[in-house]
Amino acid sequence: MKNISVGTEALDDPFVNQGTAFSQDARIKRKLRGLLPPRVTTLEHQAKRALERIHQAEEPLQKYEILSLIRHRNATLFYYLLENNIEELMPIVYTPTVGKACQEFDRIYTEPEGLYVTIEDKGSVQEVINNWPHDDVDMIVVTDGERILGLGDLGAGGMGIPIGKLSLYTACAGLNPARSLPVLLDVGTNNQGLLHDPLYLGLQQLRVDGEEYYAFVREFIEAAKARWPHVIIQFEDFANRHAFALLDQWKDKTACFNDDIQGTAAVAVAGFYAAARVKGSSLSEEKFLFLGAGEAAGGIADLLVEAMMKEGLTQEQAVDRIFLFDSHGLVTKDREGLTPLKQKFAHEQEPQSTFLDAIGEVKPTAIVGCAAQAGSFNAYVLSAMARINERPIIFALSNPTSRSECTAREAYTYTEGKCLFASGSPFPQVEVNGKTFIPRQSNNSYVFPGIGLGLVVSSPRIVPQSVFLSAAEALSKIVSEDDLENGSLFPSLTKIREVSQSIAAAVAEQCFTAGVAGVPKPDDLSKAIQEAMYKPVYDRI
Ligand SMILES: O=C([O-])CC(=O)C(=O)O
Ligand SMILES: [Mg+2]
Repeated sequence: MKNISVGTEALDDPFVNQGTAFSQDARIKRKLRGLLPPRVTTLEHQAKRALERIHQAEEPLQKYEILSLIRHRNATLFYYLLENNIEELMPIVYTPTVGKACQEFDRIYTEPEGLYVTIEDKGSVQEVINNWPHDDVDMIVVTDGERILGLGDLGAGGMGIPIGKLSLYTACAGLNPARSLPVLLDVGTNNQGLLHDPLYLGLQQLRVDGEEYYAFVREFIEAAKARWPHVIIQFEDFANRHAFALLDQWKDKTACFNDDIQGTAAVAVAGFYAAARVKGSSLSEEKFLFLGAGEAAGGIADLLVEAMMKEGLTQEQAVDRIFLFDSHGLVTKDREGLTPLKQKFAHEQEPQSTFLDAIGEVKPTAIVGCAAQAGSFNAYVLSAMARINERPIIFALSNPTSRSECTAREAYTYTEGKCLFASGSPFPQVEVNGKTFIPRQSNNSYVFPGIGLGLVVSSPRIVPQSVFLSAAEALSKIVSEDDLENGSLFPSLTKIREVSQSIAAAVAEQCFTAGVAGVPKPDDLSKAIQEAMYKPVYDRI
């Protein structure tokens, strides 16, 4: 028999621990007699008790803390809970509550999770990587905490985001949690509050930038790959300038993607496909005005161009259907010093300094909020959209809920129930003029888990851009006529494992077709994907 952990070692390992569900036999073999309450329970029983405690907690952040503790003690129970109660628990483990958890990180921190690599480790990052106790890692989610959701620079508190994302990789797509690694790169923080907070747990210095920053990230990526050559690296919540630059530097060198740019794009484009289905139109007939010109807007705009070209437009025609509005107003050709992204989507247009005037000038069929400015889709904006469109498309994508451009209720109310709406964070259903609408999230959580699974199964050298359009198509196909009838542009989260499998198949297929896969193609890809999925059940010894 292989060596098994015993006593507190077994209880302290979240991938071994079964708590009160350890059988009598296991309690004997693992020398646990006397260390647990007498009754032998089951996973279902433990989940019931845990849910009761979660329901008793009044604040979402308390629920988050209970769930974190469970993840830390008993991974099987945590993933069982999350998988079987995804609609209820996703807003706790993920946006919006995870945003609060990152803001309160220094107050609520108790248990070590993930890996902290700091600028002080420069020159010896490999040693830090080698300290990670698990031999194999398939997927890393890494942030430097500079742009956490729409909340800005939260420094080391940003660790909550890779932890939350990886929890969803497992719950939604079955990535093996023992082979997932959340990483926080601490290069300092420019958040004055944190710099002066005596309780702050990160490096209390200004952020390192420029050459030194990029060299540090390079050292990290090279060290991670030296230990785990096939690891997939997902960049998350970096500031704009770094997000685009890092993706550019690495996308042709290693298997990586940026979820805020590419995942957000895939999910939003899936939502636009669904909206076009309702209207009986195609993407090429829509005209998109973005509020914001950062990672989300840039990623979505680029993917829209690809999608429209697939429908038959030229690149120029596609670009002509997309407009950006940034902090200086409508992005027009005559503006100076535009970034490459803004240059691409700048048009010959009268400059407009308010978003409302930009709507008058551009006459969009869709507005897409990605600037983290709560309330920017106000009653005037929404009713203007309803005046010029029979079915205006309104996507309020900023996170968490406190940064959303409008609420679902506002969107349906001020467009008199006409809009096709989606949001980045969840909103409850809304009744307007006697009709009930079930808004769903245009959140990258619909796609990144499936993309991750497809990549793990095909183990590619690099991630081809084509996987993101495939993911969008796969997701939009799962939206049913009933969903659309209820105003939902996305499927129910209860279908997320099916969604993830289908996205994973599309993504892996692209990697095999593009010739970048690192393993032979399985005869039955769907079966291989299903078999690769982690399931939260207890091992019996
Ligand atoms: O985490 C989320 O909910 C979506 C996301 O990536 C972001 O807003 O940065
Ligand atoms: Mg993000």
